[in-house]
Amino acid sequence: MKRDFTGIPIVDFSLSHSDPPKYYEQLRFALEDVGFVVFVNVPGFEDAFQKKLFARAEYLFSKPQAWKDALGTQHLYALRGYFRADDISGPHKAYAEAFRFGPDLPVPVGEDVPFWLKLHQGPNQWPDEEELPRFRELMETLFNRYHALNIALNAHICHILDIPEAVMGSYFPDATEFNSAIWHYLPLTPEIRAAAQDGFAQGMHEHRDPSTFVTCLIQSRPGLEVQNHAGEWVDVPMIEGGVVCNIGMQLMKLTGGKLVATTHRVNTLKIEEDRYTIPYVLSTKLDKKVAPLPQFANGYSAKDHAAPNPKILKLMGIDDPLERSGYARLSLFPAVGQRLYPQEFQRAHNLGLL
Ligand SMILES: O=C(O)CCC(=O)C(=O)O
Ligand SMILES: [Fe+2]
Repeated sequence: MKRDFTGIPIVDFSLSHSDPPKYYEQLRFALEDVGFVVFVNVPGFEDAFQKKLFARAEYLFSKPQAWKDALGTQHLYALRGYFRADDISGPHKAYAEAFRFGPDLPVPVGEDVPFWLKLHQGPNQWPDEEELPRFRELMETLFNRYHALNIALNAHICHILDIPEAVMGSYFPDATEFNSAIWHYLPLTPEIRAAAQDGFAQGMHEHRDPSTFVTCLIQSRPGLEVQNHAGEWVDVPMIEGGVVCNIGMQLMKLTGGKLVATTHRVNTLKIEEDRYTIPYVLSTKLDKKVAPLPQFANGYSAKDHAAPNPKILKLMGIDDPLERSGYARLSLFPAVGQRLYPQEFQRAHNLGLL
């Protein structure tokens, strides 16, 4: 049985050097039983740097709607650039807008490019340097720092799992690929409060990160909730200068459930003022199938925990890793996915993935 939790562990990243036994004891509980951790003292993620990023994010989203739409996701199948999730009706309406980034790869050409490849590849839509001075430079600095954090954290995870770093390394492409976004969660209004159901107003739907080993995120305010093994929602604390990291379903699968990917959501009922977040994921090889490593394949590691959402289970059951990656992205970004890929979205819906 997984040990349950009523709070998200806060772990001092500098202990990895100064007191490794203490660090690994805390990290083990966070990754095996909770699936989430808030790191403090991560090099490069000082509060002043994060505040600078959030100020730029605020400025970006304060631009006129037409300016933002000119950089909209509708211009590229790769889901890069700006979109809103609050201008639709139905179950995928969410009180948020976002700007998405990914690996800067050329648009794939050809008659029959599959949707998962179109969704993966394309250039980013950077705002004009004069309109948003040094924005790109700042974001690329952040991406480099996130990359360094992921490399360090992957080594720590290998230590916990007692596996060679090369085993984990074999899942990552030679050239670094990543996915990132800046989210702007709109503050609570009386109308949103009136429309809330079961204590929830949708900033982001409940999910487990479907295609990742680890997701890292910086946040300007609280609003993120994690489901514990009793099914209760637990707040992720807002720690200035902190970095939230969580386990994705692919790493859970690789470890036969030893590391747990927990369900989470963004609850607008908790968001009194505009909230900005910047998640980052170091991408694994799109075409590499993930199955439990032999030492975790006996089911012993899985331990009981709150059952995953059936939609996620269906998604993880798709055999072809490439198709799975495409559907994973549609399921994570339903508001824009249904506009860019209506047919595939409908198919995903029929398959019970959405
Ligand atoms: O923005 C947040 O707080 C959560 C983001 C998230 O869960 C994700 O990007 O998968
Ligand atoms: Fe997530």
